[in-house]
Amino acid sequence: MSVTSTTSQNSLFDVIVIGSGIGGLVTATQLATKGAKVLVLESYIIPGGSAGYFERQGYRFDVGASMIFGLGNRGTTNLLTRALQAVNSSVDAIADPVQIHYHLPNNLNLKVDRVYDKFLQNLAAYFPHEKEGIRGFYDECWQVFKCLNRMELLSLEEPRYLLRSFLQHPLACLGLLKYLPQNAGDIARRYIKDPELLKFIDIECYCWSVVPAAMTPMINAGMVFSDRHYGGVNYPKGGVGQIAQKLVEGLEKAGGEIRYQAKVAKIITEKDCAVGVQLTNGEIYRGKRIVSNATRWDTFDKLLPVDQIPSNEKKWQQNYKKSPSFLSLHIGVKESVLPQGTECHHIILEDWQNMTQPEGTLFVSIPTLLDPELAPEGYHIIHAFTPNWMNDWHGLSVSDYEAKKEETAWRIIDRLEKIFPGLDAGLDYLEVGTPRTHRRFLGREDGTYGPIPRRKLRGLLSMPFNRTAIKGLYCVGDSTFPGQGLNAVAFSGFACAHRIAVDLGL
Ligand SMILES: NC(=O)c1ccc[n+]([C@@H]2O[C@H](COP(=O)([O-])OP(=O)(O)OC[C@H]3O[C@@H](n4cnc5c(N)ncnc54)[C@H](O)[C@@H]3O)[C@@H](O)[C@H]2O)c1
Ligand SMILES: CC(C)=CCC/C(C)=C/C=C/C(C)=C/C=C/C(C)=C/C=C/C=C(C)/C=C/C=C(C)/C=C/C=C(\C)CCC=C(C)C
Repeated sequence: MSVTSTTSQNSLFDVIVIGSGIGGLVTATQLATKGAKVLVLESYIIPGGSAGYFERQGYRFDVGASMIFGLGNRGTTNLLTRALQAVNSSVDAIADPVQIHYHLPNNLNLKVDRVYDKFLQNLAAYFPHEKEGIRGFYDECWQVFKCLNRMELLSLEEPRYLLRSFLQHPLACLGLLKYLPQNAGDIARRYIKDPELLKFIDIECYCWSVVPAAMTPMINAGMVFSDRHYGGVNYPKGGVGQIAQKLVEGLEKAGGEIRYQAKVAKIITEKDCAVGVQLTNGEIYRGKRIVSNATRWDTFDKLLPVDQIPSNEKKWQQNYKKSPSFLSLHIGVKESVLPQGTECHHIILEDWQNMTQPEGTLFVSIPTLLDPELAPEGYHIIHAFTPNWMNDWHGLSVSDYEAKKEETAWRIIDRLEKIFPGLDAGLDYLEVGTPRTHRRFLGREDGTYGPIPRRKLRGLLSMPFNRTAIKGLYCVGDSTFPGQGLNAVAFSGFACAHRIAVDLGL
């Protein structure tokens, strides 16, 4: 055993964070800069979780997240920028001029321009009879964003913060209270009647919330549909992994510790209070507060006795289910494959009926268009991914698993050929990830992308905050308010750290 780990095991930490996803790292850095003694335990060999990376043959591939919100330089909603600033750090953010290039049924071929009015014009050109409705809906999304972007974003479980926010920004708070129980689809239907345009609003939501507009919380829609034109979508130079790496550097400078290949097997409780964790190798660490950045399913079904799941967690599981995982193709291609003027992010859907089906919506990200240094000279990265369920990958022999991967990958490459003719001939590298890959490397049950409502719920009202029914145990990340997205889990990190800092009297 190393000297560091013996020392760590004998110390009492203020806070132990299980997992170094962006949610966990924001919590850890915020607390370390407030003077807390923090230990992060990560099961993998590098930090970042879904916002991590891997390198093969001169390519640096992003594991998951690739369309990054929250790296803007103004307002209060740029939470990734703020989390980095808190540890005196930053990343070079490369502005993406187009959030998404949609390739949709009935030749709906549309670019979401960074400039708001240009986007509205592009959309109204397809639906001139709905020009007013389009502006009405997206302008209402801005109302949500303006409320959020005015105030400091901290723990909604801290009454003094709520009171202070209300006294400083009464109208913004009332605005947020109004939108908290609402979903984007209901608001869209007040302005828009054309069924095809409503389908477009569905995919606008689906491509980040993994549910249609009727089930997508309006607060989140307000964030995404406005911030893409305000702070914008920005790509961190050097790859998405830079964000986690810089947070770790900042954590260590602030006196915090991180250990890799440290998989937590169990959260230790004494008298119904979380007091420590035990790793798979038997090592025990004790802390005054324990934070789990694993999903709530992994936390309550695996790290704690399954027969003692608190009733509010059972209720949450009745309201939310695991979204599908993804089938991901990490591709290296010759630059000649990409037509002049290709955008970084694409959504491809041939038939509206298939939007929510496995392998229906195809997501494409080409980060080398913004940062060419992620691939060898003359080559690009194409990351193509599409929803896929773990059930389809269970119980296969090694050879059947490989054969199914290959067959699925070629179906996707055939679809990509329609916008990138010559892709097959220009292939230089191909690696396929399945739901099993996501489960293995991210430690997420069934490789899920995050929680989705089982039925239509009232906006964000049923999403739990950071505290749990177990004293001393907090959750952070995408199964915590306000849900998935790097900027969303960064919010959950700020909120979690704020609540713990108050609880510890820091
Ligand atoms: N997966 C994707 O394809 C994808 C794509 C786009 C965006 N995203 C977003 O990425 C965000 C995820 O952020 P997050 O902070 O919630 O979590 P995360 O899943 O990124 O990070 C969790 C971390 O905890 C570690 N971990 C899990 N169990 C552990 C254990 N028992 N012991 C030690 N370490 C353990 C994992 O290795 C991982 O590094 C979400 O918002 C998601 O929507 C994901
Ligand atoms: C005072 C009183 C009484 C009251 C008051 C009330 C209040 C204050 C309230 C508040 C609230 C709050 C703060 C809230 C917050 C929220 C937030 C922050 C939110 C956020 C969100 C975000 C999001 C959602 C994001 C997302 C994103 C994503 C998910 C993305 C993804 C992406 C993908 C997947 C993609 C891809 C694509 C391609 C490639 C094409």
